[in-house]
Amino acid sequence: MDSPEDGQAPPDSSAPPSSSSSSSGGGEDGSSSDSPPPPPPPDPPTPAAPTSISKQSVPEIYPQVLALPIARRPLFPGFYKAVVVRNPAVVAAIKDMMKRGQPYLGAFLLKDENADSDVITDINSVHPVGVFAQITSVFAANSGLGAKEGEEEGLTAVLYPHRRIRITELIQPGGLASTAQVESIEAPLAAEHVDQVPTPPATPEPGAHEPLPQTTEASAAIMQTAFLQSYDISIVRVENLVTQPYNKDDQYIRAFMSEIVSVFKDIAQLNPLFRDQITNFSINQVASNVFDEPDKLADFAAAVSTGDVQELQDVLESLVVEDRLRKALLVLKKELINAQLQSKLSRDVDSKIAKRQREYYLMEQLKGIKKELGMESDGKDKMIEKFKERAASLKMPEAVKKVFDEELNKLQHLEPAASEANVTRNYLDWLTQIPWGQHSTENYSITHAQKVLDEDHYGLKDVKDRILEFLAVGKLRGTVEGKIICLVGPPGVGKTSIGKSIARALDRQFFRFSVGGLTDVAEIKGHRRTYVGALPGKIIQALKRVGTENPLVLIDEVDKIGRGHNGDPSSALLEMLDPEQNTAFLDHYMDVPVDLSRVLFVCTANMLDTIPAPLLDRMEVLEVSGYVSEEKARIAQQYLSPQAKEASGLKNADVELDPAAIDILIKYYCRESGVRNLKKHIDKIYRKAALKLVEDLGEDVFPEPTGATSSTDSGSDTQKSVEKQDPPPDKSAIAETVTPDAEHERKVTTVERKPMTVPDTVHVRITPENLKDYVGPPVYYKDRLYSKPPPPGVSTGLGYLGNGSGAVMPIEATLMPGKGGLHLTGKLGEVIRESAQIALSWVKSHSYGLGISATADEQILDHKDIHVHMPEGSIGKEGPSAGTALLTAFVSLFTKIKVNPDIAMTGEISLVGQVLPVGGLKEKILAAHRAGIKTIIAPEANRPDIEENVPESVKTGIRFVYVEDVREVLQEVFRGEPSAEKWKDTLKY
Ligand SMILES: Nc1ncnc2c1ncn2[C@@H]1O[C@H](COP(=O)(O)OP(=O)(O)OP(=O)(O)O)[C@@H](O)[C@H]1O
Repeated sequence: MDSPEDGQAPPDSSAPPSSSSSSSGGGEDGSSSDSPPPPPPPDPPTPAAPTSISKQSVPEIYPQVLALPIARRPLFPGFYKAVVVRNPAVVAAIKDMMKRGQPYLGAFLLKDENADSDVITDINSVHPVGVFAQITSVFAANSGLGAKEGEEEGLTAVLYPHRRIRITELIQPGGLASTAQVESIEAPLAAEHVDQVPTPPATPEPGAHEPLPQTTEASAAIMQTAFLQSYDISIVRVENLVTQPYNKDDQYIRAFMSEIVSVFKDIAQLNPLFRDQITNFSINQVASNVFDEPDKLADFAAAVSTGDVQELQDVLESLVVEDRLRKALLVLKKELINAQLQSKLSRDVDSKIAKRQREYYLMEQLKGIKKELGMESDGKDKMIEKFKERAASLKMPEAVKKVFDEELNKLQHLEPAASEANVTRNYLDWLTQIPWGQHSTENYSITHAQKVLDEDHYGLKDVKDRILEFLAVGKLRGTVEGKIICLVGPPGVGKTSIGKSIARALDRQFFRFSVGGLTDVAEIKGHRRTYVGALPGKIIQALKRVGTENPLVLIDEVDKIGRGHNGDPSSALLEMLDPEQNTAFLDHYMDVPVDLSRVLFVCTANMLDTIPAPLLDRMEVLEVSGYVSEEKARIAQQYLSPQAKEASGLKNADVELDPAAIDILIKYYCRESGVRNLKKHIDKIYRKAALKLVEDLGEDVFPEPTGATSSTDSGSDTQKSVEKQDPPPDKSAIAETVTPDAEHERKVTTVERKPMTVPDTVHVRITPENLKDYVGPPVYYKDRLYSKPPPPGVSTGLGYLGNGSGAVMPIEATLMPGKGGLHLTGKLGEVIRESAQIALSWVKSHSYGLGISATADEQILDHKDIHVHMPEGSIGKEGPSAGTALLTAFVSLFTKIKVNPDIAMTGEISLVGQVLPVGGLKEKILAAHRAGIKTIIAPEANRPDIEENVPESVKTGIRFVYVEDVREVLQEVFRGEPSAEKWKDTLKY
């Protein structure tokens, strides 16, 4: 729009009105019966102005005028409006009009909002009701009012509408539709513009027309504008429209007026721009009339609002004041609704911004307060600094470094209170605590290793030798990478502790975790970071804990790893252990590859059967078998007893556990293959001894170590404040105590304790006689289940228990009246029941040969039932290895020949009497050895196993008989029995 933007008064119309006291500033003629005379025309421009109009009165009758179409909104009497005219003919005509002192035209609103023309070619293109306006000033449109370069020379005319008129006839339509624009600008409401409304001169200027009688006046007026016909412009014939007379005091009119004023006020409150306009207007005298004159007020309301064009035109067209007021009120109300909406929107936006700003300021203040109080010195920066420092001390691989930088950058841009910041912080904490590139120097010294292993464990020669071999290879290769050791054996034989010893021998850090019953893959592979409370898996935790990349990680109970619902923990374990894969182990939480190849993995298991095959495949299995009684005694004397003595604070005391008492412990208290139970008993003995000692001597002998805990009281021999520089005594305990001082402040003092020196006068001996006082009555009363030779029907089997240890198992069979049934008790499994069936069937089928029945067809169990029981009924038994023992028990039962309890046997049998190989022989032999068995009958197929794998120490004192058939078993068991001699012939195939 190239018209003046704010309707500023044109430069040549700045003169104030000569008289502003007129009661109807710019009103229409005949507007009201009691209204003052019509408004005066504006002052003529100063003579210096390039275009000017001469001062004159506004003619009442002016029937023929130049018709100027106006775009977008109608003009209202009393309110200035600047228009831009570009049509050259119209421009020339206006200039001529000004020159001739006839600066009047009719302004009519174009019906089409988008139309743009300076001439009317069709009477229907404009609203017939418009205004009769005086051109108060003109100036070149291109001269400083925003006209663009190259545009057609135009003219800006400031119009002051005087009254309402209606077109009665288009007497000269404009030529071709002009391309020129007519831009209309709302007349400014500023006071000065209104001020420019000139007052009519008191007397007509010399040369001015005297009022003429109506017709004469009209024809004279037509004559006056005849010169316009030479221009290619639109000329219309018009008639004046007169507002119908009204009574100012009419209550409707007053009500409308006060309502309009109140709406004005409301809008002014909401819209500051509007308020400024009203204020400017109000200080003007003319304006005060506006609020007095109902017709003027209606026009004012319409002129200042941005209402609908048609509604505004309606206001213009209404000649009944009440009607005009109503329409103006409608327009104004819409303006109010607009303003209210605008204000609400702006308030909403404001409140949002204000809330955010408030939070920001409060946070800043909080930070400031915390800083002042020393509670937090910009924690985020400190933390970021800490992470950077940590990362700098590590040798992160490139890929990890990249992730670290990204996460750190993310943390920098997050609000510390945001939950994501917490996740990122934790992640960075983990990432910078993995010992990237940090490792301890390894010790491959064989002598050192030998020393360490012997220091910690008695015996276990095979295991120790294998470990030394392993170290020798490591020494030559410079690394022990790619090896997984698996220690297999019964409970309490030292698998875990030997793992610890290996770490000590190699000078590696040690970390242990158990996978027994583990079903959650996340324990090994970690949780994904998105979980609440997510953590990395065990191995990452291990690396963090030990702080080196090459620790020894002991994984306990690999044979008891569970099966997960989602994901298989054993395959996750494989991924972790497998040297082929673990160079880039991917933990779900860390999400960066971690090299585990430098970790030495040692696993422990009770048995190999349940270890997942792919895992077992990659392991180097070292069997750690149970101990025989002599070994147990040595371990107790050389290791367990001294350790327990020291642990009970009796290192320097004369307390002795007699070797004979240890033997009793082993024989009657702890018969299992490991030494854990024995260790427990020995620990118990020393603890009891300590209590006895303290009780006997009286507590006064031992000063209370924590009696005076204040740091000021350091006189006591037995305690020293840490402030003292003396090195702490060997293995002294560090105690933390709390002493309330005078001001009731909590004061923490750390004191050291020295082991007590037990007076020489005290001697404690634990002998077989007083052993009961320390460990209670024996668990086993007899050496064997049967102290005297058992009755016929009892044999001795050898079993292998689920925990990896062996046991001597007697089998009892009896006959009772019945119908030939077989009853089995002793918590026996399916396989063992079948073995009993097979054994019985074989005996039945060979009853004649065995001499049990007189004829081959005789029923041996005609009116009898057999009951088989295996004592220690609470322990479940399973497996086929009791076959030979069951068969022996049946033969003994039927032949009534007793079985020597010094003979134990193991072996699966087939229906035709073959003896098949069994497992767990080493542990079974160990159990037999402990039970004092003299002869073991084992399957021939197991011979190589026994001869090669079972240590000599375990086999000493036992005669082994290897058999392939049950007949050989019977020959051995019943050797020397006259009837058995016959079986050589009678039991042939
Ligand atoms: N040969 C030994 N010499 C000295 N002490 C031993 C020996 N064997 C076992 N011990 C001790 O016996 C205790 C139990 O051993 P450990 O816990 O290592 O058994 P384990 O074989 O790992 O048992 P589990 O299969 O139940 O885990 C330990 O205190 C250990 O020091």
